[in-house]
Amino acid sequence: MGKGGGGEDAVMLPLFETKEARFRGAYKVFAFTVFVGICLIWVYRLTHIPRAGEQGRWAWIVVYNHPFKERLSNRCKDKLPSVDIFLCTADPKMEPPTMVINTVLSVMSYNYPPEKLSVYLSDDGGSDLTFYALIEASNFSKHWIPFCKKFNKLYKQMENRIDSAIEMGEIPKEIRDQHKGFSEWNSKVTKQDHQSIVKIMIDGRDENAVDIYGGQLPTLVYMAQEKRPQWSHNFKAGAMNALIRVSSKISNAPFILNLDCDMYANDADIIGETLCFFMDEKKGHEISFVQFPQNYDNITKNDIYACSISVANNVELLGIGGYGAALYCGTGCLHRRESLYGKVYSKDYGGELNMGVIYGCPVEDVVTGLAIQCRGWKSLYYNPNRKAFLGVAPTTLDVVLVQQKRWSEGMFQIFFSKYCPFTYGHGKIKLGAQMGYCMYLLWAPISFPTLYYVIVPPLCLFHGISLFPQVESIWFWPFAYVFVARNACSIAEALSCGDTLKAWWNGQRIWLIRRTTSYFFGFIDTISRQLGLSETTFAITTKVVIEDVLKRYEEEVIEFGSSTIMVTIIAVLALLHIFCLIGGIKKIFLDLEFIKLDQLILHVILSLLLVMINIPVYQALFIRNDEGRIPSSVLLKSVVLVSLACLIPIV
Ligand SMILES: O=c1ccn([C@@H]2O[C@H](COP(=O)(O)OP(=O)(O)O[C@H]3O[C@H](CO)[C@@H](O)[C@H](O)[C@H]3O)[C@@H](O)[C@H]2O)c(=O)[nH]1
Ligand SMILES: [Mn+2]
Repeated sequence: MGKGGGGEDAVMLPLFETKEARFRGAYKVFAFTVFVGICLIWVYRLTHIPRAGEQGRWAWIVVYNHPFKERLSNRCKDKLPSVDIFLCTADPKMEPPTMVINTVLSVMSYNYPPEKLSVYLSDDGGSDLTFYALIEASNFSKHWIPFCKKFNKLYKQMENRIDSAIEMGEIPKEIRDQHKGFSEWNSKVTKQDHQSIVKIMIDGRDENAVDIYGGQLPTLVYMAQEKRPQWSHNFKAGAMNALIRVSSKISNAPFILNLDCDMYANDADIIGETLCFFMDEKKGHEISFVQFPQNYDNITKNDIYACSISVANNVELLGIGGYGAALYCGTGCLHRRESLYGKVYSKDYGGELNMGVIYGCPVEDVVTGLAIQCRGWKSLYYNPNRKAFLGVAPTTLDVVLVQQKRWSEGMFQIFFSKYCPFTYGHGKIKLGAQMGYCMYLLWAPISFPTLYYVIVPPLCLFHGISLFPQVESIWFWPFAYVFVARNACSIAEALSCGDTLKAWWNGQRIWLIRRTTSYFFGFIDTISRQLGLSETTFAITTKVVIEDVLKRYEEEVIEFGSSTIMVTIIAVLALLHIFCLIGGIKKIFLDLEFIKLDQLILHVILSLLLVMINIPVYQALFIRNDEGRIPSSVLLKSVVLVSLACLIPIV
């Protein structure tokens, strides 16, 4: 296919192309041999000692999408569709209003006809402070949009005004008097209990909505969905649906860009570029949404908390996208409004049943995307070279683990619900896409094989009991092959996606921690919800960092810092590994006098790797004395627990 050029002959050329990635054959060989290896391990397990397994993979059809934006702008200069942008914020303390309005301002200055752009901010915090920040932003945009960043000083002054109001916790009277919108916040309004509030700050339909040079400004709207203590506001899903309803009355654009409040726009041209996918004459009509990867601008070089998820962004999500079923990830997603409306476009769309974002699941995004695909729509994953949006990644272990728990729990819940991809998606999306979904939906139960592997073999080493075949045995090879091939592939993928080797290693540690803590609790909470013992919640990820903590984050030192049950599990497991390794080696060399070395060698290697990966945990337990270390009370508890575990005899 040709280059993205203009000219009249370009009329018939497609607006985007889809290319298959290389190495598909190699992935097939890899997947097949590893599959055989895993089968052999299972055969060994069934014929020798039962239990445990590992997940395999299959050959992806990784595809890359390339839009030709020049063709689009040549073809429909004046006929570009309008676009609504939805931003969600939920708490002025955890999501500072200055950060929120930075995102607002960044999308208001998109390189797209302003009269076709409307920006809606949903505030689940129902806070007049956020409202105030938005007033400031709307005034500021009149100066800022024409000259973008030239007005640094003006920007700093505005930032100071907002920050000092946030610090005082209230808005100065002179500002309050300037805007009648504040009257909504009477003495009865609280975060959990208030009427719905909609304020049009800049009305693009009004001729006077211009910047200081007379240029048209985009529409800007503040919205807080109604909240009452007796019913759930349905978290972000509720906010999104309220935005869909409100915007349908104001701008009703056929396309909706959805962003979290911390995801600022990093490429001013992205809207036009993405519309190529929807407006392609041949294939555009079937596309419901285009999802961008979640990128962050605060990732350190070796990514201690493995938040950059580069392999997921550059391999896995592209692979699922290859089946026409890219996942909706909640932010950085351009939707076709029509596809969000559900089966039938209902006039009575006050009733939330057949429209919009699905309620009752902490990962409302993934389940909504799946439901849209099962209604016959296709979705694309688009990972442009220039990052389209940049957000804030968590900077403490605590926050990472709580976020991961929400995700693993929400996704496992989908697996159990009527939306399970294998049944709900059967015959509607491809088998590869169903399996691709389950790779994420089954995070929670993967905690059990992982817990087994990190507890039982080390304890057996301690007692001199072998669970793995001897080195001379032919059964040794499938174990060795799967282990080496899986890790080699994982390293190759990480390096090819731009990670450092150390980032890969850090990633393995975080995976281990996530699987043994977040996923484990995610599993337990899903089951207890299934039994009706608990309700769905949405723990918001905090986006503020204390200076001290930030410093450690930048130095790539893990922030443990509290005595939560998750940190206790991390400490117990790390101690168990070192106890068992030392105890096991002592047993092999002294008590058994090398007789069992070849039987226990795999145990020794496994425990050694576990100890190596846990080095930062030992440092946090024994060496560090900053605020981020593991508290000594946790150390004490862990020592007692590990000693007990080692004392229990294993037959
Ligand atoms: O009651 C709520 C809770 C959250 N939010 C907003 O939802 C967004 C995501 O919340 P955050 O705490 O940042 O969670 P993350 O784990 O970072 O979010 C990811 O995962 C969520 C699903 O678990 C998706 O909704 C998000 O889009 C996706 O970025 C933020 O803009 C919040 O302001 C609301 O509007 N109302
Ligand atoms: Mn977030």
